[in-house]
Amino acid sequence: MALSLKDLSKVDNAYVPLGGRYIMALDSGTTSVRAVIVDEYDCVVARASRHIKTMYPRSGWVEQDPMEILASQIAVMMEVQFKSGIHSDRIAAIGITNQRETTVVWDRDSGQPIHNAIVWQCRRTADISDRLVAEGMGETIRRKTGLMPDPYFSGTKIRWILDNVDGAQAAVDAGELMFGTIDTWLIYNLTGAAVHATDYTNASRTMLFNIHTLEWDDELLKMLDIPRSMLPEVRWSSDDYGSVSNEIMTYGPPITGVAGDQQASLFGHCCFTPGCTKNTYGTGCFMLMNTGETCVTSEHGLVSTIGIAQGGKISYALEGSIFHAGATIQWLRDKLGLISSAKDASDLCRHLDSNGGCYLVPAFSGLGAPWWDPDARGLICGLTGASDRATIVRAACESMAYQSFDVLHSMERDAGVKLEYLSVDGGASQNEFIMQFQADLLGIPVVLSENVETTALGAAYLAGLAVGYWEDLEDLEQNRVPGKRFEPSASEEVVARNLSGWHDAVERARSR
Ligand SMILES: Nc1ncnc2c1ncn2[C@@H]1O[C@H](COP(=O)(O)OP(=O)(O)O)[C@@H](O)[C@H]1O
Ligand SMILES: O=P(O)(O)OC[C@H](O)CO
Repeated sequence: MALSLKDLSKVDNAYVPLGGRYIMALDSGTTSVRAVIVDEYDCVVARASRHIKTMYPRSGWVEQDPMEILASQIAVMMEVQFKSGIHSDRIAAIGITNQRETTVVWDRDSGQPIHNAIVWQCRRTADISDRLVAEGMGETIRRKTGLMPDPYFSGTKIRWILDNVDGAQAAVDAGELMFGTIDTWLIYNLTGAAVHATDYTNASRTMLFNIHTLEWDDELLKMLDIPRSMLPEVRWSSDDYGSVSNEIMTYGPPITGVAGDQQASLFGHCCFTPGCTKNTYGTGCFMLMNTGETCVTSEHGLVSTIGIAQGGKISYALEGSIFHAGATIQWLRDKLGLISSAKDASDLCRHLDSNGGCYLVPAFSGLGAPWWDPDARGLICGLTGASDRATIVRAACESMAYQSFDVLHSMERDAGVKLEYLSVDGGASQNEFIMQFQADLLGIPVVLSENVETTALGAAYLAGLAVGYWEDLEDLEQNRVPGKRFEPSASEEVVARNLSGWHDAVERARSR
């Protein structure tokens, strides 16, 4: 039998590109937007990225400019083609993945946003979600959406824009406004305003979508007085989302994959079966466990969400959302000037053999899972005369692992399973100190993704499956290679002391 190109492509030092066709994935994250080109063996052939500016106009408020997100996304799409020499005629399909919940409202005629994007971390709508709780809507929201009333989700953000932008309510009543999360905003503009759509995973984060009937829910829309006319159509994650306009890419490849970034990462990790769990350490930190066809209701502060919407089948997921993970490292850099780059954080942590009793709770805009406390605020405690900048940097890095511990602890109790290992990815997973500390806290191995672009890869998979670039899930699993593994090695006594110090600090952050 003749050897196939597939066999030859696996020979060391002899990369054999196959078929000459590729998938492009766009990953529009909170910290940066990226474009990557991958081949059918998951090899990232080229990548380009741009930092996105975040604005904090008031305490707890977080905004980004939708035009900057769009322009930067298009810029990296062009750059990655230029870098790789792979142009639009060789792109079989495009997948889009995005920071979720972040809300854009724009004018149907001009296409111009009527306000900055309100970012998922923003707490400005806490009073609207408090009102929903006071009106007794909490249980309905939970039952229909899997979420709890919280400013995190898009619904209250839309309401705020309609209430606070001059003329917005009248314009929406006249059918002149459109809403979208970042995926929808990108799709709309990349297709030359031809397609106003989102996918089930992104819709499930709006607090307006019924995750059981898979439809926008009239009762929830009425609760926030949001008209259907402004909402996008909801499609599967592997589906037809139109083609990129020729103005942006000459041969206009089809957009056939769309998913929220945490669900794309779940898919990129090949977490296709119930119990399979991943944790992504990006701007925030998000742990998702696939619960299959069962939508598990959390008793311990997690949300239920649509995890995978592909192949005509929905898999639900339990999710623990942590609002500040890598963002804390950016704060050390930008606001305190303690480090000049995130990489410094890795170097500094190694210089200390313990945290010296110092803890940092990054409740900059309250705490997410499992506490859901919008009033908590950040603190650093346990400082002594011996504390220095390394102490604070280490406390910031450790905080990602402690928060993940709390989420995993809740998840195991909700799902009634004990994890054997945790698959991880995201920018901050490059910090080996954090990964080792995480394995020590959890008492199970932490396994890095071999491919640092797991989220983008998930979007690429979804797009590729839709056009037959990959045949099926088995095809995807075959390419999967686990990366570095961190084994737990700390003593039980040290772990118990650290956790007790952390939980004491969390209590203080919550008892303002
Ligand atoms: N070595 C590191 N140690 C700690 N945090 C890091 C490190 N490298 C990157 N980060 C953090 O990771 C985040 C970027 O990760 P990324 O997955 O690109 O985020 P996003 O998808 O949210 O844009 C930033 O907040 C950054 O501070
Ligand atoms: O920007 P990330 O990667 O931290 O992800 C943001 C989440 O999607 C918010 O829910």
